[in-house]
Amino acid sequence: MSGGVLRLTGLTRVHGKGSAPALADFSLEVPAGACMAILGPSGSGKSTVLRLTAGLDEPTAGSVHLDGADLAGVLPERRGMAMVFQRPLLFPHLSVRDNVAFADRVRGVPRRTARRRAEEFLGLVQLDGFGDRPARALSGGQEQRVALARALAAEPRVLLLDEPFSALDARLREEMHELLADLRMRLDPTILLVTHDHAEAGALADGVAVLDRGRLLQAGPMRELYARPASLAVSRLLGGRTEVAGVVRDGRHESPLGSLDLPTPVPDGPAVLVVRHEAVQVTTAADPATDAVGTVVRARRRGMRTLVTVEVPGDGGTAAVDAELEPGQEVPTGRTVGLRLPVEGRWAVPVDGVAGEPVAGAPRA
Ligand SMILES: Nc1ncnc2c1ncn2[C@@H]1O[C@H](COP(=O)(O)OP(=O)(O)OP(=O)(O)O)[C@@H](O)[C@H]1O
Repeated sequence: MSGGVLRLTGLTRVHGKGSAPALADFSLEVPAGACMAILGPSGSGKSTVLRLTAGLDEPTAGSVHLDGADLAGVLPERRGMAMVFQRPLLFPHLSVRDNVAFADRVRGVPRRTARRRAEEFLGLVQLDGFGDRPARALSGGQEQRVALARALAAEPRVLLLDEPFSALDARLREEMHELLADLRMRLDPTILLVTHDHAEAGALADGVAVLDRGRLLQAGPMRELYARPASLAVSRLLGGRTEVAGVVRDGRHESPLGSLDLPTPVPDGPAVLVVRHEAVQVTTAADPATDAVGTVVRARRRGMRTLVTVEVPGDGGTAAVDAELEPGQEVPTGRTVGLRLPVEGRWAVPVDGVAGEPVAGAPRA
């Protein structure tokens, strides 16, 4: 099995006359063997992208190409794709083995061969020995592994994953992430992964396409979108927390935090400084390398780490900066601290007065 090149061009889906499009003019190219995440809030059109790609729904406009071939009018089962949904949709009365063998049986593969192949794919998802069990006797995590094995048994060139791990608890989800990474190394399918969890997208995907209200806001490598979001909406959907209003003049952002240089040039004008909380270092007020001095006003635990909010008074107001402390680092509220804001962790999003809307000429991936 090896992945194909998936090209979506101008995909649009309007459900009813006069209603806002579920998806509008969506274009994306996914290289062979790459995993692209589609990230967005509920109702933003993520599942619509998958359904149109799979042929489960017809686009109002636009096209789907796989390895250069236009798939218009091609039935879902003939597209070389397989889909895994949030709920595994197994046949409860069939054995695990026969659930996985189902696609082969439908294709006319003899029962014995189909069952042997099913066992191979059950092995790949680490369910050796589960073949005889009825599907209804599985845990949620096991069911999702069977659904994955069934999808892989169809030897798809493109694997479509629609929030496949979101119903699982945190530990199982992490196990499934490891399994998927392992499967990618062995089988190399092209993957479109729908998720509303930026951490999941970061853990699994090479690239991400961010959707909001049916429109593509930005697409590109994960790291690039974290470092250079084109709008506040993208920054927020990727978990960005710090936003400091100001203005860019001569390549520097000016705000209550002072005049800060930026990693690459941004057009002059009103712009919001965004700083990833992972990049900020909290030091002492006396630290000579500090970029700003402020007071810790809030601290909350997130797993092993603590996230603090530091208020920095400056010209024209106060800026609030979130920072993730080093493991084991403790800073009580009320303390005056220094902040280092590494230049690679800064970015300025030009705004035209409407929060989240990029202006013409704003950098895009
Ligand atoms: N069959 C349909 N008829 C009418 N509207 C629909 C239909 N299917 C989807 N929509 C609308 O299209 C928009 C996009 O839906 P879609 O399921 O693609 O969103 P999503 O991003 O996958 O959401 P979620 O994360 O909640 O699953 C939504 O506003 C939805 O209500």
